[in-house]
Amino acid sequence: MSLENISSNKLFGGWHKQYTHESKSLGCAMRFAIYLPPQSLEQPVPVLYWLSGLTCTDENFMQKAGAQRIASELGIAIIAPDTSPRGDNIPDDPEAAYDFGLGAGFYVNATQSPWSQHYRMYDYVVSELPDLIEEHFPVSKKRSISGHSMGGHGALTIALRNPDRYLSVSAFSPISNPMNTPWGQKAFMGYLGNDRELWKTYDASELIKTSTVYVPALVDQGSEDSFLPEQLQPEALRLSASGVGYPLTLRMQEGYDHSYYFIATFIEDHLKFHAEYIL
Ligand SMILES: N[C@@H](CCC(=O)N[C@@H](CSC=O)C(=O)NCC(=O)O)C(=O)O
Repeated sequence: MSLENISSNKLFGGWHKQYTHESKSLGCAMRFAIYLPPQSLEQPVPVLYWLSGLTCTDENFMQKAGAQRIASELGIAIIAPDTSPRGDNIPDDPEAAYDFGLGAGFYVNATQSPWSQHYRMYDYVVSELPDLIEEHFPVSKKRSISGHSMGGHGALTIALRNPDRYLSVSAFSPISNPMNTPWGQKAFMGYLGNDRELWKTYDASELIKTSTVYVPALVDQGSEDSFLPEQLQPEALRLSASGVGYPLTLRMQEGYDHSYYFIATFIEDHLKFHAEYIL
């Protein structure tokens, strides 16, 4: 698989780079960003995959979260993919709404027409992207995964479904119980149809109930997040986790909202949490 480098910037002794490539899973050209810490010049380093939220590209996290300083200290690479397939031939929400279609792939494999041809972000993140990263960059197979909001939902569900592939998982303000909240219901109905058993396979609060192999999990939620009451439902996740004794640390952070200011405040905690498992 070939990659085209489209940007390169040195920071904290390492490198932020953007690449494009043709994705087999998604049937379109995709862009991702990578931060390679200075340690990667000497030896393969572990990787944190970051999944962003609605409306984001590979750039939001890399430009706003301030993760590179601590990733450089710890020696962890970070990969930030886009949040959906992109391009003129990719279908979008008929009303161009921000919560479905372009920028809103929800990290599922769509089963419904016309979405199923390209909207296969689950396969892209779980298999195609790690294969590409591990073929082309000085990284080890030690992987963790994190994300925000829609990407927090993606990180949790992907780790819960693939406990053999990830050593730890964390999330900021995740959509914790998407099948019972409006963003999730719209996305699941559109991408997956009305099969609620299939919905459960992409819902962290459902998946956690039946998990048997545990990936350590950290979740941060801001108490002043405007999406908290209607869209996020962290209590459903907490209840499901406590029901099976799942190792979940869920922290309510007083006064914080849904933005990247919140993520920037606690990203160091998350990187150090992952470092305990991948270093
Ligand atoms: N109405 C807003 C909604 C978009 C938004 O808030 N997106 C969040 C993620 S929300 C859940 O997945 C985000 O990360 N935005 C990008 C950023 O850099 O802050 C809108 O249309 O903006």
